[in-house]
Amino acid sequence: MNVLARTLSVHNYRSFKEFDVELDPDITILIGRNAVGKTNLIESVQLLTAGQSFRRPTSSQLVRNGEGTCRIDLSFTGEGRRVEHALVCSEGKKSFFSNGKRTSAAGMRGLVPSILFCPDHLDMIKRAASHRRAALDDFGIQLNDRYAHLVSSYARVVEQRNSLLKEYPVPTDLLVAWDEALIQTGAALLSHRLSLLERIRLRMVDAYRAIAPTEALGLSYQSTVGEIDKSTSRAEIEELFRGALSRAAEDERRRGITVVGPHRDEISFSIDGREARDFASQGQQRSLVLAWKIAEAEVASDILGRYPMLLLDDVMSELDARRREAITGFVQGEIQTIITTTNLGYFSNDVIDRAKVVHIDGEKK
Ligand SMILES: Nc1ncnc2c1ncn2[C@@H]1O[C@H](COP(=O)(O)OP(=O)(O)OP(=O)(O)O)[C@@H](O)[C@H]1O
Repeated sequence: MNVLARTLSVHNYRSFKEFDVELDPDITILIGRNAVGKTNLIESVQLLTAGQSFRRPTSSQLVRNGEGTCRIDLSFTGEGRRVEHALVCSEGKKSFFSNGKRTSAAGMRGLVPSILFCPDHLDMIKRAASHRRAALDDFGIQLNDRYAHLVSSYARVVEQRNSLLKEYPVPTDLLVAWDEALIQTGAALLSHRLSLLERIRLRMVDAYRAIAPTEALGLSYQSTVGEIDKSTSRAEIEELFRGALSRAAEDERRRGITVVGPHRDEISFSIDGREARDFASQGQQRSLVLAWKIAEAEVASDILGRYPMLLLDDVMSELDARRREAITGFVQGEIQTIITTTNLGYFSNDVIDRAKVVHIDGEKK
């Protein structure tokens, strides 16, 4: 049985003084005019499921203008228990709670992961590689504590190393010590990325075929450390990393930054063997992102044994009828979904009948 989110309440949070909603086990549609706060609500659910939000807000950005403290509560039931997650923002700090006990952002993860799909993601294929890396890492962080730990440790090592590379003269002895930290943490992160990406690839191929049956999807990881794939061992990755780092030494000193490692890698998509970043039409790019999101939901379910929540923020207006059907067809059944929209016209009667429709300006159906 799935664990389901049941009630969401916010107090002095972003645009809201007070707002409470009971979430449907199946589909909740939040409808309202522009700027009424729909995305704010999606963000609040993301904060209490993933421990972070796509907007990467500071504590004070979450507090309603003119107020001192905000609070968000999200309750869950399932597997014979009830769990309450909360976030309190006050005096510039975010404090997370699980069943009343103080915890960290990581304490929000692992219960019900959430997969967000918003208009910003639609051009993920064409944007800078950092967006594709973030898509993979943000997902990995929710599934595995070790992955989360590696992402933050690796970022710290790169930051530290970059500040040494900016010194003049570069303190070589210190840099050597950080080289080893970079290689060890980076190789471990690469192993995690490759195995997660392979799981996504396998699911994404099927999801893409369901949307575009005549096109063949490819997905690959291109690393700045060298040619690696899911079968490359950790020791081999470390060796390649060491070699790439030593070849890059001069370039790094000249530019004052770390130029090889997972923070510079590329995740690339192809359709019928052609690089999607250069050749895919806008419709094909959207199908790729849709297939990626569906694959994330499947992989989360493969790993955790239950489906995540799907948060669809204003994407229906961006997709054509065929792609809208692909996504609503996918959520049939076991995936608890929250959808925001300004217009119910994007939904079939079948979906509206199944869903709980909540008008953000107060009225509920
Ligand atoms: N800390 C805050 N205090 C007060 N208002 C805030 C705060 N943070 C955001 N807002 C307001 O919330 C509103 C935006 O809300 P949101 O992005 O959720 O709208 P939306 O309903 O998703 O709109 P759209 O349909 O246009 O995407 C803006 O008017 C913004 O000024």
